[in-house]
Amino acid sequence: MNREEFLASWNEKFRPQEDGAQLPPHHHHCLGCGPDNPHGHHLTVHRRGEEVHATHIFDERHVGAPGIAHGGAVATVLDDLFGYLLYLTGGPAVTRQLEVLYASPVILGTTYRLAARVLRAEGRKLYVEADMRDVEGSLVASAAALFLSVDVTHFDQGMPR
Ligand SMILES: CCCCCCCC(=O)SCCNC(=O)CCNC(=O)[C@H](O)C(C)(C)COP(=O)(O)OP(=O)(O)OC[C@H]1O[C@@H](n2cnc3c(N)ncnc32)[C@H](O)[C@@H]1OP(=O)(O)O
Repeated sequence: MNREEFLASWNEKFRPQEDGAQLPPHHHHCLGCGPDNPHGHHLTVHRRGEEVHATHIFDERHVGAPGIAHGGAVATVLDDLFGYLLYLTGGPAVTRQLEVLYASPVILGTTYRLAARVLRAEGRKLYVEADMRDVEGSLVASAAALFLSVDVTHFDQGMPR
């Protein structure tokens, strides 16, 4: 994706999103949510009140120990989910710090439910938390992160020159 395409999608991404709405992917090749990334998680995320929710099944592409999701893959999904809170807060930000607690193994081929919320905002700083639970409601992982808001020129650093 070039700079013009990325910026063109910006206003659409950060427009107000109704409760219950399916939120747009960060971009089409995003590792967490891009529908066109063959290695990606293809996360589908909805606004639920002041939270964002997703359901996810890890597969063989995400394997760590046999039959169990790689911890980095779990962190990817949690980090990407945090990126959806930005549609509720209204502007771009990036992960400055991410902490993940792995409470129990994440089993491939199993449905998990994820939810994320903003704890507080202080100037450019956005403190967020998320949890991932099995269908019975038991916690399998949780995360806390600090996002820092950036302006759109931040993303110029990755654009082709
Ligand atoms: C479009 C959205 C897509 C979302 C996709 C999903 C999420 C992602 O994967 S994002 C990708 C991964 N993250 C990145 O690539 C970010 C890389 N890091 C950076 O670019 C920079 O460090 C960046 C922009 C975050 C911050 O840089 P910079 O603005 O220079 O920060 P800096 O001035 O050091 O700190 C800003 C403030 O935060 C504070 N701060 C920094 N780190 C911490 C911390 N760990 N705890 C508390 N405060 C902190 C600083 O003290 C400072 O506070 P103040 O303004 O009061 O002095």
